[in-house]
Amino acid sequence: MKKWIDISQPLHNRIAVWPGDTPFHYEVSWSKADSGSVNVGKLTMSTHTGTHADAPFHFTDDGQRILDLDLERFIGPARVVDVTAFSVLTAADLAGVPLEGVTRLLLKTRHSCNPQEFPSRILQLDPDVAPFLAEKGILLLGVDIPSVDLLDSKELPVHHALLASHVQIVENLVLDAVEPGDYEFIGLPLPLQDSDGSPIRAVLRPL
Ligand SMILES: N[C@@H](CC(=O)c1ccccc1NC=O)C(=O)O
Ligand SMILES: [Zn+2]
Ligand SMILES: [Zn+2]
Repeated sequence: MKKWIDISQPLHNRIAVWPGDTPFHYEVSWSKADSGSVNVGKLTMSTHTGTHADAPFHFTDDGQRILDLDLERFIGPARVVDVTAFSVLTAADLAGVPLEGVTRLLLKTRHSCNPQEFPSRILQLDPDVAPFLAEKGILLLGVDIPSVDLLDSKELPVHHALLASHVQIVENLVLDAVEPGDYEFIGLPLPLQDSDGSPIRAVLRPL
């Protein structure tokens, strides 16, 4: 059996966050020395820091929350496709990519990512990708960038198009060391009842 590959950004105090968002902070708030018994940590973070899933509530007030999401989407086969050659990606571009039978698509949009640096430019996805993916039977789209929309977008057309097409969004994957191909994927959100997003521990195992 092949080994699982971690495709998650390590969460630590120097991880990059969305400009202006809550910095990630972990500290031991109660030390073994103080308590005489245990170290206990305290965590402060945004729900969109590191490798994470978006809930529809992130961009629609009446949208589903993290705990409402179907776990089946977050476990199962996935295809990794290299789109590093594109700065704009449309449905027409994806028409040349074999996607028959694919239910989860992970797009490798850059050769390397430094999770401690917020990117200045990212791939521009065309909203027409969403209905195209849904038509192929894709349930989840994962990207190795902080957003499926452009960084300065306020309307978030790609987020909305993916929601309309029932495609789950996963962002900030680490695909640097991952070859294009077919894998088993697991990336479960935490059971955050009311949340608009959740960190996930995303892993792949070659099929
Ligand atoms: N759409 C991005 C996040 C995002 O837009 C964002 C995240 C944290 C703080 C502010 C954000 N957007 C503000 O306009 C995402 O889904 O991760
Ligand atoms: Zn997000
Ligand atoms: Zn998002």
